[in-house]
Amino acid sequence: MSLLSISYSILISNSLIVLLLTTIILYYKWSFNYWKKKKIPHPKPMIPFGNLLTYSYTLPSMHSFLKITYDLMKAEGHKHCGLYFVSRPFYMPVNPEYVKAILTKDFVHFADRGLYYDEKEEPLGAHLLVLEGEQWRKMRTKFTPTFTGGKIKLMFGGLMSCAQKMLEVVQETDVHPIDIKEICACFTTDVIGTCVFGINCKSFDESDAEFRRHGRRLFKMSFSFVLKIILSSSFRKLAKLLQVKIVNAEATEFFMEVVKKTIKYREEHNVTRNDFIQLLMDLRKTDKGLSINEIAAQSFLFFAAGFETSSTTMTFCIYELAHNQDIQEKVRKEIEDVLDKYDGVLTYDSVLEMKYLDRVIDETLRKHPPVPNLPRICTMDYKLPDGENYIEAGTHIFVPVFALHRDAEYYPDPEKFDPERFTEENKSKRHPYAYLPFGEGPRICLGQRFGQLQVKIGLITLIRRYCFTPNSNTPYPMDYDKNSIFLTVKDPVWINTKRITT
Ligand code: HEM
Repeated sequence: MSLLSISYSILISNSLIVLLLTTIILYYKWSFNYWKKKKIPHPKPMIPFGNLLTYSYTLPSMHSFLKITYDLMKAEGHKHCGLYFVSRPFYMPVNPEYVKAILTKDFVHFADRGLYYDEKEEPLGAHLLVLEGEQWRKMRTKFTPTFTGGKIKLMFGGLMSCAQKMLEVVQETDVHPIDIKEICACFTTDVIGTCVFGINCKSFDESDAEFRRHGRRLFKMSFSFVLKIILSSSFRKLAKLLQVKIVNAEATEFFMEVVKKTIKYREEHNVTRNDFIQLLMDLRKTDKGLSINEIAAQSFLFFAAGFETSSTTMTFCIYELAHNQDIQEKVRKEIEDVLDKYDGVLTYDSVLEMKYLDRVIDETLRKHPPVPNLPRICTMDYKLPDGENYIEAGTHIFVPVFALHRDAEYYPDPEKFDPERFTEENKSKRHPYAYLPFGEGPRICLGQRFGQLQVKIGLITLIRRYCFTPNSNTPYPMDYDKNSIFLTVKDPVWINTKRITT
């Protein structure tokens, strides 16, 4: 090759690089004009990550990124703001009235979460959490009766036997300290196994029990997994074209098999039990349109949505009680006082009487909401409550739950663990949309009552018998897992336990 042709090729490739870079820069400049044109306040974006690196040189966790933005926007007097994730515009309400409009008042514009799913490629992925429009509404109507107080009460026995197993394990090992995160994870896995699938998961007996293993795998968050969720939800058509899968293939096969085998066995042997699968099977008798895939997908969601959230709530609660001995003593005294009236036996009704415990759990969920942001997508152009600005159909939204829960205007001294924030009097003084651990509006958590009951039973069982204190290896404040979409802890949570002998 002659010198001339080499220089010629270098010139062409350099020109192409310059052209490509110019196109990228122009594309970003055009994209970054979006919120400015809409006259919606926003932090200054930067190429190539938009706002993601506005406050630090490393990619932050989603909840801390939204909290910093929320605090800045609120300090500047804004009620809402726009954001850029890479080049994609996102909207975030700051004022609770705007949050209320999105979640409840103007729900018709925001009925969907905008999360990616592909029913054909991944039947287990088409569950209530991601379903949209009419398909979601029909499914929600079908499944709502499954979660009534009466139906949940029937599962009390199953919950109690899991709690008893947990207590035996803590008593047997009697190791000091214990990893409370692992104990709570095994307990909630057993609960979901028993109450959803009617199966004894043996999470405590076998270190590699299948349900526990799949639970670990499903929630083992990595940066690439979170990025996959964000990108596939932002570019849904492309994700469908590329047949992106969210649920781990082995977990899909496992849950499908469990559901199919359970249904087949019960139908063939005429077995009925007090669990969710039974309720879904009963539903199938009246609703012939309900397919096995649909049942499997919802059961899978009950596992996915119920396991990590309830397990981390219990973990955070024990962790806070270990650091707040006066509160721990007070809640233990209430448990004993109430149970004295029931001859020391824990019953469904006795649980409902424990009002201070309710406040302790409410405060745990305030300080450490397991779901720190609520995603929504605008499905029809929407005029904002200020009457001036619009959000366009297709805009992704994040309701910043964690930031609202740590806002000193609603919760003075927000880092302090203080259950008194949840007395009826104090609650009535606060905007109701400043507290959203279970979300709000028609898409509020369907399993709230069941989740609260299992957390309460687990906590009562442990607090009655054990006194908890912090271990020197327990960090305070808590280090959250940066890679998780849930608010959760990455490492074991070591807590010292002392058996109560009375
Ligand atoms: C302490 C425990 C729990 C917490 C903190 C929690 C929190 C949440 C949150 C924040 C949402 C989204 C709500 C929204 O977008 O407005 C949600 C949705 C959901 N949760 Fe829970 N959850 C818990 C336990 C459970 C359990 C045990 C189950 C089932 C057994 C469950 C089933 C669901 C379902 C089915 C949805 C989707 C509802 C829909 O889109 O229609 N959750 N949960």
